Amino acid sequence: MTSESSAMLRPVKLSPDGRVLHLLDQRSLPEREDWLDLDDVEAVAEAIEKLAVRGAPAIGCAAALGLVASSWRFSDDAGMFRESCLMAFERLARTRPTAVNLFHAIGHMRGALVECPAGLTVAGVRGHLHAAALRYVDDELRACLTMADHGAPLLPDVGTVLTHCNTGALATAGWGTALGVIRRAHANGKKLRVLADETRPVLQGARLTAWELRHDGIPVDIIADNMAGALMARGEVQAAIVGADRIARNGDVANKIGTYTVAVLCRYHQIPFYVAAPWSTVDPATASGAEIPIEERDHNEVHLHGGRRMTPAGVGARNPAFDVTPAELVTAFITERGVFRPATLSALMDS
Ligand SMILES: CSC[C@H]1O[C@H](OP(=O)(O)O)[C@H](O)[C@@H]1O
Repeated sequence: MTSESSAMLRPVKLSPDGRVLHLLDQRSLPEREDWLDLDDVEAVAEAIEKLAVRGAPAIGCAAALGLVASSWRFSDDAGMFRESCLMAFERLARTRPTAVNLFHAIGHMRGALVECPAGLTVAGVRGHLHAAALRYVDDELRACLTMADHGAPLLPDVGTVLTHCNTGALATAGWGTALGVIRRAHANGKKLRVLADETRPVLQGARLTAWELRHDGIPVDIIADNMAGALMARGEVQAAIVGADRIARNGDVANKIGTYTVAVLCRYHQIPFYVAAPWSTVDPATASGAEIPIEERDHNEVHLHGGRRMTPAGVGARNPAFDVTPAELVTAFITERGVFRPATLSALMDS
């Protein structure tokens, strides 16, 4: 880790000339900090599919910046250049189905392409796309910093906060969503410990959240995903805060598998359950959680642990990467536009 804390880490970056996308390869963490330098849409798509970059806002940023880096390989003929951009959008849209941020980012870039002033050279169009991608990433970072200000007062002055998966700088343009709220609360002097669900099968909590919090000097204990209920029953959890990959019109939330379990346990134990997400995760076009596509990932993510098969040959596995938490189980949504009860958030989507 460079001298700066992980809070200000930017896991998805574009070279100043726009020709190379730099991705911190999250598959190597916490043992190694390996960076990928990508300049081809297929390589960017595969990095998203293989979770080299992951986290709803981060994959949106990777798609936007990756389009710019890839575009230097496209034709200098204006018509063919635009066609290549559209094909790149289609390829990136096929990477992962659940996080709406990916499609929000692609829509932003498609809009920039359409709004390009007529008569621009390919270099001019590419420059327009470059500026649009940088604006997108900066807006996402600003959203994380602003939602942290809104959310921090909700956390206890002293206590333990449970979180699930990784929602930090690694999952975003920087700072984080749910973990960003925890960061701001800690910086404001709250005496918090974090309980981080390891989050099987990819271990985003054990590998990534722990890595970020250790670098920030925020106390963290890793727990297996099946321990949360017992610790809540002992009164050892004062709040839970998670991220989101898509928030439907009625306030249902798609997030990492296991989030629904945490939400039900919180309701049973009367523990506040917060969802922190930028507005780019809100999806009015999806009516409810039942319509959110849930990614089913490679079953070997369940069979293998550290590259070693843990299960007998010949047995099957299921691997839904996300689940849906009904809006009624959410205490409040924390966004850059403010803190909202589920019903209020839905009404805002109608406005
Ligand atoms: C800041 S939201 C991150 C969100 O994305 C994660 O999923 P994945 O690691 O598979 O991309 C998880 O759902 C997090 O809550």
